[in-house]
Amino acid sequence: MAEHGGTAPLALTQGDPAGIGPDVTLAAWQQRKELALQPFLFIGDPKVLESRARKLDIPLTLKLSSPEEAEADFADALPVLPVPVGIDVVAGQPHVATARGTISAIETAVSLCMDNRVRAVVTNPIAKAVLYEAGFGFPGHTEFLADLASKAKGQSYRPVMMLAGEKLRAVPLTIHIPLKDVPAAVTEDLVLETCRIIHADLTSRFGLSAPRLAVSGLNPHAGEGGALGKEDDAVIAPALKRLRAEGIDAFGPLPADTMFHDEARRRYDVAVCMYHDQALIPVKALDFDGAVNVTLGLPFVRTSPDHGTAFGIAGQGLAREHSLVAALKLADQLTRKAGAD
Ligand SMILES: NC(=O)C1=CN([C@@H]2O[C@H](COP(=O)(O)OP(=O)(O)OC[C@H]3O[C@@H](n4cnc5c(N)ncnc54)[C@H](O)[C@@H]3O)[C@@H](O)[C@H]2O)C=CC1
Ligand SMILES: NCC(=O)COP(=O)(O)O
Repeated sequence: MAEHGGTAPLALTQGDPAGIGPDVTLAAWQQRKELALQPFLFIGDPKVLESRARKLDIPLTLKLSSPEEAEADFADALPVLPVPVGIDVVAGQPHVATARGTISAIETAVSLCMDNRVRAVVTNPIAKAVLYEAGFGFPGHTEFLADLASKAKGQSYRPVMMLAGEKLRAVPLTIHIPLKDVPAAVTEDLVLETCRIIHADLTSRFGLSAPRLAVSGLNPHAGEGGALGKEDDAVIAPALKRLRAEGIDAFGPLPADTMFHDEARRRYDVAVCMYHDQALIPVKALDFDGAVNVTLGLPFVRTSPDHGTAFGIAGQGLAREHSLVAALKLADQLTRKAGAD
């Protein structure tokens, strides 16, 4: 990853235009001076932003822009690199016709980032079901971004999802798969690869010299010696032994129900969990407004708010922008620390 002096803007993708992405984008931009936000370039449909601003009664000066112009434009306007979605969007009413524009915005942001014209990719939420209906072949951003990076660089990247808040960082080992498929997906290799990527990124990008990885079990009480499930002792424990032999401070498997209380969290820097909800429930319960979704293992920085499209409140002035602001700030912070290519 290239070192940036902080002049290139952050790219912010539009996400699902019927969701709260436009609301939180406008709210963040409106407070850019008070929050000392670094310039961002919105990649999406200017008409969507204009109509949402009217609905929310937000005074908006929008400027069609480019990565090179965005920094100068940001003080007085919201810089937009136009990616039309093709229909008149109604807040709260997702439409499959917008899927192409949603995906194009992500592709554009990644391409600009790989060319070092933007510093990082910050994504607004997408509605997975809308994209699946349009034939999108990835579970979410995380896997799509890795595929785009792999194609651009000609080498394979394995992405790792991490939710990061002030009180907790947590990684789901398996991500968007049915719960019934989780036990078979939890393999020794997956534990090894995931923990190695976490260790490398927390060291190189987050500045932790010796990150402590607390790894959960899969079963209640981490299997209770095998009586409540075999995977904890047969799969997870041997992987952790190998990681420790490599010098990675990974310990467990811990019973998941007792690893998130205040005192337990002081013993580690990141919790590695076996499935989506085991990791995301504690993060969102502790800090829904402040936590950020960050993808590890990519050759560029990607962050996102931790929430989804929240169609039920889009365009109503109820969406809080804090998680997007935290995502923009984290992307800025991570791209000011040097990373390895
Ligand atoms: N990074 C991404 O692209 C993500 C996308 N999603 C997608 O979002 C869609 C909706 O998912 P849900 O599970 O309903 O989660 P959600 O986060 O959209 O909404 C959950 C609840 O939190 C509220 N909420 C969410 N963000 C808020 C904010 N900024 N301010 C105030 N209230 C807020 C909503 O109104 C709702 O009551 C799904 O299609 C899912 O795939 C979900 C999570 C992340
Ligand atoms: N539940 C987290 C989520 O859905 C985010 O997924 P992604 O789109 O960032 O891969």
